[in-house]
Amino acid sequence: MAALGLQDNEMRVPEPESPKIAISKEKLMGEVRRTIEKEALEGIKSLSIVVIGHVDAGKSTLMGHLLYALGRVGDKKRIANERASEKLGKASFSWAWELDGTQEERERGVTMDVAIQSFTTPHRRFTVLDAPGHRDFIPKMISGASQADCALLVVDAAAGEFEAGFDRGGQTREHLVLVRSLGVSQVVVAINKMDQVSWSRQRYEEIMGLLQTFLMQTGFAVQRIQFVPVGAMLGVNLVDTNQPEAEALRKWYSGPTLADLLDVLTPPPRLIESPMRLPLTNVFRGQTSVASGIAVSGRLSSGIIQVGERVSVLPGDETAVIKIIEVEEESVPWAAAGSSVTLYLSGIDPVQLGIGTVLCPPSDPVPLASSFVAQIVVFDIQVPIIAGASVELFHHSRDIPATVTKLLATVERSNGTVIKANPRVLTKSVSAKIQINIRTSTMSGQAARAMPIPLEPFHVSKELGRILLRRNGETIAAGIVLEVLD
Ligand SMILES: Nc1nc2c(ncn2[C@@H]2O[C@H](COP(=O)(O)OP(=O)(O)OP(=O)(O)O)[C@@H](O)[C@H]2O)c(=O)[nH]1
Repeated sequence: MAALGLQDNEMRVPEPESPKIAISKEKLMGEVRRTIEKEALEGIKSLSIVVIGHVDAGKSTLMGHLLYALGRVGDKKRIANERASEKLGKASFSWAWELDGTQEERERGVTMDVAIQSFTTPHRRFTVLDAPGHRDFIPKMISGASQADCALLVVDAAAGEFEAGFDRGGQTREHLVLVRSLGVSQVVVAINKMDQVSWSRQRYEEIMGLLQTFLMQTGFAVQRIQFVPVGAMLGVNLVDTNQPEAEALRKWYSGPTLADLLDVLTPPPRLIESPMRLPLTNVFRGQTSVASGIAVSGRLSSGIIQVGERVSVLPGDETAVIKIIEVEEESVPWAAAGSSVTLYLSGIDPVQLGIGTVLCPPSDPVPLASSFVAQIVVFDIQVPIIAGASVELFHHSRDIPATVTKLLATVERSNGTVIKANPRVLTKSVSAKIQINIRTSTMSGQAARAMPIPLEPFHVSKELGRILLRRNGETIAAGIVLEVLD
């Protein structure tokens, strides 16, 4: 609780309030549909985008400069960032400051948490998740990717630098495999630091060729991959190529800018008719001009919510009442699937809330699982997976210890047909059905009964039905939940 910055008097659970819903669910659904149709007519669509890539590829610089070029960050803020970063001897990171918000990030010049920002292009409204590139922060990146509709991959064009990120063990490769495994199917690749290679067309095409092959092997459809040469630091080809430094690029490139490519990305269907699901990615003490108290945020993966509604908080038996809904820092009466929201809740003890908690309607709860069957694809691993193997299970923004209890069968990846029942081991590249049990250990290291987690089969919820398995800091498999057992 101290971590949440809550005062003593705020730790007491407020009396549950009776929900004060403004309009009936049916009327609200009508209003949501009309709003979405109006937005579609205006041609404006919402998407969330995760920015990925090897450490130091220039992700934060690119986003910082893009936000400025699109008018999202004013000159005053830019100059303040420039001065402050110079003071710390990190002038080259000034653009990244817009996203790398914490003192430690600024001093180290490394992104550690997923920064959330928003910006608009003429036809798209984006929520940006700027994920950390450093290896140690992969779990944060998974959390960012599990909320994303599309990815912006930033690679460093400089000699040797692209290769360092792309070789085995590099994060360019690892991030792409992870985002694809988490359901992201569209990617824009910004080939950055083109100033470092004298805006060479040959280098651009070389990198494009290598990445195109790998992206297709990873499962991205060719029509859902776009490339663009940029110079993030100088702001070249983010929204235009008018900079004097861009002359060499203009000689051979007259294609779309980065903003042009982002402006035509395809938004996913908004599942407003499905039961409401809100997996939480943050819990904090919130403050607005009209209220303060316990606040939570995340992206609504399906359904609609409105102020006054009572929601179930899973895992656990508690419910809470939605006091305030904020979208892009504005208070709104309702929100629908696809929106990133902040909610102020009442009638709930904050200890019941955490990253990975799921809010849903009391009448239609998410099943709680401590054991389930999954179909997985094994990554390029050296040590095979055997029954009894301890793993770290990543589900949405949560990571918990788990055990691969049974290897049920190796299967055909495309249709799940059994190739071999009860295999002894799973080696690299095979697809398999396995049983996974969630594990908690007591102080003495003995396994105890696990706290179940909210999980849904993939055919019910794509977002809550995907998992990743990691072992010793390495991602060993990705998969989907087939069946909740217990
Ligand atoms: N020459 C040149 N340097 C750049 C360019 N873009 C970024 N840089 C530099 O590359 C370094 C890393 O940039 P960041 O934006 O912090 O990289 P990042 O990918 O966000 O790094 P992590 O968040 O730590 O993974 C900084 O020194 C930037 O100034 C560019 O277009 N040209």
